[in-house]
Amino acid sequence: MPSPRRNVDARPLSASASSSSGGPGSPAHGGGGGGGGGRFEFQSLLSSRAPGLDPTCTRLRASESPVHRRGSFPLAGAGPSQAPPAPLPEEDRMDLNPSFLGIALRSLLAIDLWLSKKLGVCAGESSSWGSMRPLMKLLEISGHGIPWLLGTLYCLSRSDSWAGREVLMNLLFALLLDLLLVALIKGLVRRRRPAHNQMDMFVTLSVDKYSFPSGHATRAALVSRFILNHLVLAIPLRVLVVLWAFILGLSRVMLGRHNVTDVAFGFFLGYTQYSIVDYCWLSPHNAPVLFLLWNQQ
Ligand SMILES: CC(C)=CCC/C(C)=C/CC/C(C)=C/COP(=O)(O)O
Repeated sequence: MPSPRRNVDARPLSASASSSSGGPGSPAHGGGGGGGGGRFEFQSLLSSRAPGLDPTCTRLRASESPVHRRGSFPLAGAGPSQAPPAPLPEEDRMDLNPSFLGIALRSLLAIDLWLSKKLGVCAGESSSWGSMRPLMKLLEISGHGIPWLLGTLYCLSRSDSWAGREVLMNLLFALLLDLLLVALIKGLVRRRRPAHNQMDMFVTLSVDKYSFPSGHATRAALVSRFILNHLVLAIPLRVLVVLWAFILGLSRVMLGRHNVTDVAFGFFLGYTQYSIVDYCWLSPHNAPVLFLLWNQQ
């Protein structure tokens, strides 16, 4: 038999609880006197914690978790003198019952951190491949925004053909778009750089304290796709361009600057950015002002 106190608690909260002869909320329906009492208490506590919550949904969600199913047994068997255990807050219940996507993401993150730490062999001078660090830093400069911007501006100023100017103008647009998008995403995501990274990078922006996505990786993918599409190059040079992009991305993880996912997403973003640039291709037809302005200089 449920204790009188429990009946008093349950009655105003569940209409079915008022039925004393086998209704859905009655002790008999709950699978025995103690069980029914436990169920009443469970319902009443849930309802009182979240008044706007549909008790049916809450009960279903709670019962999906084996932890909660197990948790309800002591309550069902508890004697009248035992106080029922306090229910977990809603957020904790969610944690105990994570979705498949949640588990997959956490696993991916764990693999990412583990792999990035393993690959960070040039993170410091005393690291296992520490002697390669100067070479990695040279690669870092080859993918930095400043040389690419200054180089493009210089070539633009020296270009004497309309076709060359058009390509360079679009490369400039691509580089600026890349800086903007990377800064925006870094500022939104705010993922810290790996703990083993030494912050000794050549000229950075304030958002570059964050690591997702890798700006070098986006630039590498964007620029290499741009070059492959707009420069006529012999096959060995084309292979070299792709290799440069790949090694630059890898060097970010080896230097300890980034986790693998920062670089992988960076490649994806850079590749996509090229598609945007190609779609919005600037030409004397659709942006005459830009080209005339440049010509006057
Ligand atoms: C026009 C303008 C705002 C130029 C800024 C160029 C600049 C300082 C770019 C920063 C490049 C950089 C250090 C990116 C960080 O790359 P991660 O691969 O470490 O994300």
